Amino acid sequence: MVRVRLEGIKMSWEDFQLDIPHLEAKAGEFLTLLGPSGCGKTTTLRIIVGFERPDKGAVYFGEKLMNHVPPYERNIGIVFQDYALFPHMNVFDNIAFGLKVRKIPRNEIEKRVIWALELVGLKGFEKRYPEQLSGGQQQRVALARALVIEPQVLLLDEPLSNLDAKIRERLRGEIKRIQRELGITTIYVTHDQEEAMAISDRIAVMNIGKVEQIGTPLELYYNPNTEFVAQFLGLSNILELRAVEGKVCLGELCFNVGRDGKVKIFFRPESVYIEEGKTGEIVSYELLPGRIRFRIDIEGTIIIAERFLSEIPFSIKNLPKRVGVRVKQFSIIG
Ligand SMILES: Nc1ncnc2c1ncn2[C@@H]1O[C@H](COP(=O)(O)OP(=O)(O)OP(=O)(O)O)[C@@H](O)[C@H]1O
Repeated sequence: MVRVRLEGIKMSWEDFQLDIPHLEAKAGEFLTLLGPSGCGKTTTLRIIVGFERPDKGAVYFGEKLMNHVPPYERNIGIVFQDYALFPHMNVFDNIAFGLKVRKIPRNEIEKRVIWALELVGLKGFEKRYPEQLSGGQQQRVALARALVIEPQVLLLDEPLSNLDAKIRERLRGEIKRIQRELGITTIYVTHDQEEAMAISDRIAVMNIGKVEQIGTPLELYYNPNTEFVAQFLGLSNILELRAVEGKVCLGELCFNVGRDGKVKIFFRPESVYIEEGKTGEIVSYELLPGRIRFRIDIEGTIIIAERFLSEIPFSIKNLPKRVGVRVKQFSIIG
């Protein structure tokens, strides 16, 4: 297990600057780089691999400076979005490739390939060719190939993007299980917030070449530092209000903020509770599987509330025009 650390990284092209003063994946940690297309996730991975040389800054594995270590000597397992298997080689040879290059003895190769195949649930598939495998199976082979060299770091760049939703969910669970089992330091790139929340120990949210916030999925979800992080991780309510004597109110809906002046109150739709009362007017609602999402107008501001159907004190067929609104968990942005 090794800690991966980036210090003072700067890299720029004509229309893009990557600027990461400090970022680290702790030893054995599953760290995800999450952000929209073009924010610099892949570039960051490429710097860690050594495919890209930053204009400034350093990459460390543990205490070892890696800047001048070539990619093939960094002992990294990589899985890409497009599997990148060798089409003319069967599954065994695809997985064995990295070991052959390293001149590992034949019987040792066989042992390790079988171990890797079992790890990814593909024992018995040794003789198949990539074209005889589903996308999900091909990605399992790619994962086995990355792990068979016993890398000190595992990097995955959008590995599930080409797969359909059901397989994506299953495979992400397996990636997590394998990562835990091996305790390997893992850096995962995705633009899918649900995937990031499900799989990561910590998430670094990136935006336009910078890390906006890093934290556990729950820290980021309920205590975002910026509006961007709030919105990127899911539906958000953000109210800009003026606090007087430590309190801000939107109509009857009040928050104790312990300071005065302008504040940005943030809360998730599921932190909003609906009860009998007159706080706001239901403008519209939407049925989701097992849940209901309301848009409620309070003094001209729309609040989104989401509850399980069993939690609201009235029947859907007989919704009142006005309801009481309470917010159980909120934070202040900025
Ligand atoms: N070799 C290069 N030359 C010039 N610009 C580049 C190069 N590589 C990347 N970029 C630019 O750097 C920016 C970040 O790209 P990067 O691939 O790291 O983003 P990303 O967050 O991984 O996006 P995506 O999710 O779309 O892959 C983009 O604006 C891209 O056009």
